[in-house]
Amino acid sequence: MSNTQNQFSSMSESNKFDFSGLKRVVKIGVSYRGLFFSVVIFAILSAIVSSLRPYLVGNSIDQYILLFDQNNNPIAPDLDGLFIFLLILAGILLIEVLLSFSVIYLANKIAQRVIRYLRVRLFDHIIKFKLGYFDRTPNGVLVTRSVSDIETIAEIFNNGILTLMVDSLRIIFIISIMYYMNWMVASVVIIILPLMVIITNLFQKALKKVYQAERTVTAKLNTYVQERLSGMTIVQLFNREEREFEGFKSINKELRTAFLKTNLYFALLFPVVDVVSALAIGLLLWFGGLRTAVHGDVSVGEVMAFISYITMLTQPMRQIADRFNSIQRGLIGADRVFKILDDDQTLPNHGKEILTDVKGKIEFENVFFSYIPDNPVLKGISFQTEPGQTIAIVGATGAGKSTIINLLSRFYDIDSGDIKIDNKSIYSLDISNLRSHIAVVLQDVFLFNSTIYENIILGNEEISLEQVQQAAKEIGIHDFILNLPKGYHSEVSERGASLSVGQRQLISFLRAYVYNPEILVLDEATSSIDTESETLIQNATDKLTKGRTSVVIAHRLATIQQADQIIVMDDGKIVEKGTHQELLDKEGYYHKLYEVQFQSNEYS
Ligand SMILES: Nc1ncnc2c1ncn2[C@@H]1O[C@H](COP(=O)(O)OP(=O)(O)OP(=O)(O)O)[C@@H](O)[C@H]1O
Repeated sequence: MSNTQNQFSSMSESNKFDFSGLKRVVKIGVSYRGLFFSVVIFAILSAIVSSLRPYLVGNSIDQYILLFDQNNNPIAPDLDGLFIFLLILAGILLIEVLLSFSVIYLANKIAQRVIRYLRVRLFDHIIKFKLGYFDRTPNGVLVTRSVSDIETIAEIFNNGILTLMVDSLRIIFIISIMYYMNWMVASVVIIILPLMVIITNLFQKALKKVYQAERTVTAKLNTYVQERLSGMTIVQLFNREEREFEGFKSINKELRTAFLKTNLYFALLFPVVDVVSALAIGLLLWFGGLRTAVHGDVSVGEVMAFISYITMLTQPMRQIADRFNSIQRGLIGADRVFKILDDDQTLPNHGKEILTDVKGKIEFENVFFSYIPDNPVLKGISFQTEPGQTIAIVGATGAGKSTIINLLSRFYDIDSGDIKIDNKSIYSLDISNLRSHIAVVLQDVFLFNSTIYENIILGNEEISLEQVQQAAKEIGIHDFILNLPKGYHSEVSERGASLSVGQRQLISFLRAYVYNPEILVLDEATSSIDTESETLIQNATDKLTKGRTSVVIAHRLATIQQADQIIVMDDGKIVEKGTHQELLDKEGYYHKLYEVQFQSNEYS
C-alpha cells in the first residue's frame, strides 16, 4: 500500500515544471561534449535546410515554370533549368534526411549514455546504503527507480528538448524567410501564430491532466497485479480469486476510461489544427491572390511557398503537447532518481583499524538500540564470550535475538554502549574488515538465481570446485549435493524456492565453512525440518562451531544443551545467563521455556 501511496504522491510533484531537474539532466548530457554539440549543430542545420525548401520551390515556379514575356503573356517553361533545379532539390532533400537521421540517432545516443551513467551511479549508491533504509523502502520502489524511472529520463533527450529545439528553430527560420519574401503576406499569415499558441497551451494543459490520470491508474494497476501475484498463495487459500478479479476488472475499466479520454483530446486536436491551417491558407489565398492579381507584387511561387510554410508552422502544434509531456515525464523520473542520489544513507565507516589475527572474543557492553527512534528494542545488553566458545541466545519471539546478531555485523549502529571483538570496539574497525571475520547463517537463507557452486563462492573465483567439494565432505553434505539433479551445478531458482528450508540452510552452512571465518553467527531455522536434514544440520553445526566463537540463536532448546553459555532474553533484556544445567536448576524463565518445548515435543 505504501508503495502505491508513494507512487501516487509523486504524481502530484508533476504539477510544477522542474527547471532545476532539467538543468541537472541536461548538464549530464552536455558532459558528452562532442556528441551534444554535434547534435545541436545538426539540429540547427536541419531547421535551416528544411525551412529553405519551400522558398526554393516557390522560386523555381516563378523562374522555370510560370514564365511571361514583356507583355505579360505566358511563355514556355524553362525545362532545362527546371531539371537542374530538381537535381539541386533532390540533393537538399537528401541532406535534410541525413541531418534529421543524425539528430534522432545522436539524441538517442546521448539519452542512452545519460541513463547508463545514472543507472550505474544509482546502483553503486544504493548498494552501499545501510539496512535501515531497506527496512523502510519497499523493494518495488527501488526497482522502479533503478529501471523504469531511469528509462523515462531518456525521453527528455529522445523525444523532448532536442526535437523541441528543432521545432522552435524551424519556426524562427520560417518566420524570417516569410518576412524576407514579403512582409505584408507574412504579417497576414502570422495572425495564426497567437491562435496556435493559445490552442497549444490549452491542449497541453488538458492533456497533462489526462496523462497524469492515465499514469496514476497505470501505477495502481501495476501495484494491484504485483501484490496479487506475490500473494497468490493467500489469494487462492482464502478463495479470493473472484473478488480479486472483480477488483482487477474495475481498475482496468478506470484505465480504459483514462486512455479513451487521452484519445478524445487527440481526436479533437487534429481537426482543430487542420481548421487553423485551413483558415490561414484561406487568408493567404485571399490576400496573396489579391496582391498577385490586382497589384502584381506577390508571385504565384511565393503564394505556393507560403502555403507550405503554413503547413510547416502548424505541424509542430500536433506534437508539441506530446513533447512537453515527454519532458515532464522524464523530469518526474529524474526527480525521483536524484532524490535517492542526493540522499546519503551509507553507514558511516570512520573506523580504520584492521584486525588480522582474530581470536574471537565478543563483548556487548550495556548496549541500547532502537530501529525506530525512542522505541528501544535492546535495553542494556551485556555479555561476553571467550574465544572459541559457543553462546546461545534464546527467548520469546520479538525479544531481540536477531537484533543482537544484526548489531554484531554492524548492519545497524547502536544508540549507546559498545560492542567489542578482541577488546576492540567494532566502530573503530573498517566495516568490510569486520564483516570478513564473521559468517552469518540466517534462517531465511538467500540464494541467488545461479548454481549451488556459484552461490557458495559468491564471485570469489579463487575458491575452486574441489575446495568446495572437500568442505562439503567435511561437514557431511557432499552426498546431499550430489543427489541434486546436476550436483554442484544445479540451478537454484529465485530465493532458493526449489530447495527446502533445511536444504537451503545446508548450502548456507557450506558457504560459511568455505569462507572459514573466526566468528560464526547462526540463526536456527524455525520451520520444521525433516529428520534427515536435521541430522545433517546438527552434524554441520557441530563441525562449524568447533573451535570457533559461535553465536547461535536457538529455537529448539535441544540443540544448545552443549553451549558454553546460554543467554535468555525477554523484551530486549537479558533475564538469565548460564549453562543449560545451571539455568534448569534455577527453575526460572529458561526452565519454563524448556518445559513448554519438552511437553509440546512429547505430544507431537
Ligand atoms: N528492521 C526492523 N525495523 C523495525 N523494527 C524491527 C526490525 N527488525 C525487528 N524489529 C523489531 O524489533 C524487535 C526485536 O526483533 P528481533 O527480530 O530481534 O526479535 P527475535 O527475538 O529475533 O524474534 P524471532 O524469534 O521472532 O526472530 C521486534 O519487536 C521487532 O518487531
